Amino acid sequence: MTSLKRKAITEDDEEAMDQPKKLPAIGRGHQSRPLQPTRNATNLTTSRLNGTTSRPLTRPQAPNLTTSRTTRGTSAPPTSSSSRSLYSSTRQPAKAPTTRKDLPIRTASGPTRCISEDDKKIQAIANKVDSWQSMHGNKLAGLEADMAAERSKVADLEANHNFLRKQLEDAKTQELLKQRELSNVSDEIEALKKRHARELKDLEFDLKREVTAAKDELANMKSRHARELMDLEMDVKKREREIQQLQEDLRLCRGDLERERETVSTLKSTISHQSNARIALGTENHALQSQKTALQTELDMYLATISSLNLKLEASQKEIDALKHETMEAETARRKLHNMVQELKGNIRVFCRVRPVLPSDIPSPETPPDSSSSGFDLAERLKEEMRANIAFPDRLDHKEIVVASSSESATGQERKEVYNFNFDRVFEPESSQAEVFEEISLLAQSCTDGYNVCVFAYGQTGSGKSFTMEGGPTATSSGMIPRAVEQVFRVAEELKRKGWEYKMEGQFLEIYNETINDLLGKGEFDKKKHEIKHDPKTNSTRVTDANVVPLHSPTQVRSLLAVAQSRRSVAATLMNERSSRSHSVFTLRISGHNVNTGERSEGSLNLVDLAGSERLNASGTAADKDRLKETQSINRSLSALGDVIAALGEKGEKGDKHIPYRNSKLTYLLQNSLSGNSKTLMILNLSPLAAHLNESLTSLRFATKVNNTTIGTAKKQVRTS
Ligand SMILES: Nc1ncnc2c1ncn2[C@@H]1O[C@H](COP(=O)(O)OP(=O)(O)OP(=O)(O)O)[C@@H](O)[C@H]1O
Repeated sequence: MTSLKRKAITEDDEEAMDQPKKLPAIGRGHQSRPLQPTRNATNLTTSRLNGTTSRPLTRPQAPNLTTSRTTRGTSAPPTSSSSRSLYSSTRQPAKAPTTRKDLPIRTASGPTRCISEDDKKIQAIANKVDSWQSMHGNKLAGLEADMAAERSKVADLEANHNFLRKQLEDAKTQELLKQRELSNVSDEIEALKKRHARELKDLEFDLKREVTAAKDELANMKSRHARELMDLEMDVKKREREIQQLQEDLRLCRGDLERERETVSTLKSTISHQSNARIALGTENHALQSQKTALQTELDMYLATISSLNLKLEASQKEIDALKHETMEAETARRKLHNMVQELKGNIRVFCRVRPVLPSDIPSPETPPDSSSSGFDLAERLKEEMRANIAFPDRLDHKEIVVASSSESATGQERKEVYNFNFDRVFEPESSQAEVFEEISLLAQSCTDGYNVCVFAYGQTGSGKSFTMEGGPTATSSGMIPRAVEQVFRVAEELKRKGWEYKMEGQFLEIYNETINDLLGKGEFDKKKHEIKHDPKTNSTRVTDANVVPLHSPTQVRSLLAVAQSRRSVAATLMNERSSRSHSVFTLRISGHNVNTGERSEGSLNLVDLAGSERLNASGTAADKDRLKETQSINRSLSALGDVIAALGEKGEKGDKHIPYRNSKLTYLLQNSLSGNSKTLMILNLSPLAAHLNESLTSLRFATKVNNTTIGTAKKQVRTS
């Protein structure tokens, strides 16, 4: 039986190894099984006792029990419970009195001997039972020992089962890993499949494209061949036509040949005539030959004259070259003398320019003109009426201007006052831009010699400052700035022959309400905060964040001026006629280097269009807060300019005077161009109108003050490297 069980376990184990998932069932089976062997053992025992395998234990058969005693050695001991049941089942026939009824000896009417025999039999049976019981007690002990052995086996099996479970878990983990690997591999296979599908698609696409290209090429070749065929056909047709043409030509040539033959015969007759004529010509030729000899003699005479003239020309050319050289030297000397004269004159000069009365100055008449006078006469009459009493008595040197004013005295009498002013040059209303520039051209060009030059236009609003400085769009009306720039470029070009090379840069700034705006900035309206920086070593001035544009041609300067002008007009629309309320400063910096002598020069030309100089009450703007601020700022900066000029004049006398450049942005910006080392020109612009006479007088007085100031001697910024 043990071997059977073992075999069952071994089979189960093997099954468990093959099918790990079924193992828990084995465990459960184990717990329930311990009872089975007992029953089996009992059954086996019983079956062995009975000699059959199907008979149940509940049917006791006493005779078989005796037999079983002889075969007991091979039976497994029953468990205590089963042995009890077996015991009770085997004892049943002995105990049950009902069974005794069935016996024949139990007849109620039987003799007493019979009873004692029965008792004996019963006693014998009881003895048998006792002996059977003692025999089964041994069996029970054997069975218990078997049970203990079975339990230890069960424990072994459990340990085995645990070990197997662990193995199962490991196997599961392995399986999971394998599954994961499997899924990775299947992913890879999937990706590979996809890639292959893509590659296949690409290949198909390429193939299709190549097929299409090949088809296209085939179609192209076909069409090309068709074209070539057509061309060939046309060529053949053309050749045929040409052959026809040639045949026609041949036919015509034959006709021509016929005609030529006729001509030849005609010519032959002509030749005979010509030979006669040739003889006559030979005679004529002879006469001409003698004529030619005479002409040759004449030609030789002329050639001799020409060579002597050439010699004279060469001598003249040399003379011209020498004269040119002399002229150049004279020009250099003249420039030097000019600068010396300028230096001797002092470096502040004042010009005065009166603008003409403009049609826009004349108010439209309230009453229509009477028919007797023409429109032109009326305009002229009105102009005369409006014109202030300004005279220019110095017809020779043009240095004087006389202004007469008439006012009513307290007594009602007319009081006439005449004011005389003298300046370096006075320009009448008819003076052209060219005339004004002629006077300042040398000053402007001296910046190429390394001077700092500053030209101001001063005057009330509408007096012609912008017209003088910037001018109009035409060549005749262009102002001082474009003319000065052109002049500087021209001079720089001329000085190239002397080994000078110049680099020029331009900057255009506006000062409005003591704020600097870059008119060449990038945006439409400059919002940057600019600062003025001076370099005392080089006497140069720099404005932070202001655009300094390299200048290459006067045309470029003109377009820059246009840009600046448009930016000023943007500002003007934003700020209510701001252009006349701000100072504009155009600066041309020029640095030169003489490649022959190694000399270097640094000069600058500042052309300043000042803000309108009218006084606060005269402009009638006191009520407007912004305009009041503007006017105060303008007045402050203009009086700061006057103070600086006055201080420079005093410095000339005392030597150590403080110059208040920092009192305004304008004077601080122009510090290096106003100091004693530079050349300054103020152009005083005047309105010709009687209505502006008082403003004009104020301007004339200011300009006289400036004119009377003598400031040091201008100095060149030249160094030798
Ligand atoms: N010499 C002149 N010949 C002809 N027209 C002139 C002359 N001077 C000025 N004008 C004209 O007079 C008008 C006013 O001149 P301009 O604008 O130059 O004055 P301004 O003093 O610069 O004024 P603002 O301070 O407002 O800029 C302009 O129409 C200008 O063309």
